[in-house]
Amino acid sequence: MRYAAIIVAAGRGTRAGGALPKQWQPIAGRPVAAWTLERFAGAELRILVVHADDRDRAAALADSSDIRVVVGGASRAASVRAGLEALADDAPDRVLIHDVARPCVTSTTIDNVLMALQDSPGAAPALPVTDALWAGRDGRVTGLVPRDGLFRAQTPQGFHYNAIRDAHRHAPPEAADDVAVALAAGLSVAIVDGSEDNLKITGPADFARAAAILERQNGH
Ligand SMILES: Nc1ccn([C@@H]2O[C@H](COP(=O)(O)OP(=O)(O)OP(=O)(O)O)[C@@H](O)[C@H]2O)c(=O)n1
Ligand SMILES: C[C@](O)(CO)[C@H](O)COP(=O)(O)O
Repeated sequence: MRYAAIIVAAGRGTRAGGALPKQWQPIAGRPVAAWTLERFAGAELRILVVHADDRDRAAALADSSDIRVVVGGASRAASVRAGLEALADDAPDRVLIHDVARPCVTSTTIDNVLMALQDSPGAAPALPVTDALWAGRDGRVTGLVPRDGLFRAQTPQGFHYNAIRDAHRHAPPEAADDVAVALAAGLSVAIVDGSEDNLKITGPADFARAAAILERQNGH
């Protein structure tokens, strides 16, 4: 089954800070984006979606003929759509859409998504919420929120390519993830096991967390 990977990397990493957007900052000796790209080396084609200002940085990482650099958009959804349209002329059967900011994703998670796509038009990894949930305002708890049936979504979010391409063509630009786009188009999405290692580098403290996970995963 042919699958392509779209790695969305056109964000500016505002919450993470630093001299460069987070995806270009080094962890465990390499740029974040290099680690993430490597995790999807099993894909037939990898589309790296970047900000126009980062094309040169991305080209330096595109050291293989199966990596294509595409310019993204002003929202994550717009960047995903740019990646999907880049695949339209030679459509894959399946597509996995992944945040560049999640460099610690494992082959187990990727394989779980691919396997679930044998029986579902969509599949994505998630973790059940295990902490109590509160509502709060001005530093005070204002209520309790039931956690039953709630999950913390991760990526890669995988789909039958034609279905998600069509869904994104009609999606609102503010969709937080691709599962939201899929559900809006009436697609069924299976939940597969996520991993606490599959963190998204969001704030400054996440770089060290991700580096420690990568070093453990690589036996250092
Ligand atoms: N216009 C955008 C915005 C986000 N992303 C990507 O979507 C993923 C998840 O977004 P987030 O973690 O919020 O990254 P940033 O938008 O860069 O972070 P911030 O909100 O702190 O600026 C990231 O891999 C990011 O590069 C993208 O490709 N295009
Ligand atoms: C796509 C995502 O990683 C799933 O948890 C998340 O929605 C990205 O959120 P962000 O605010 O764009 O980082």
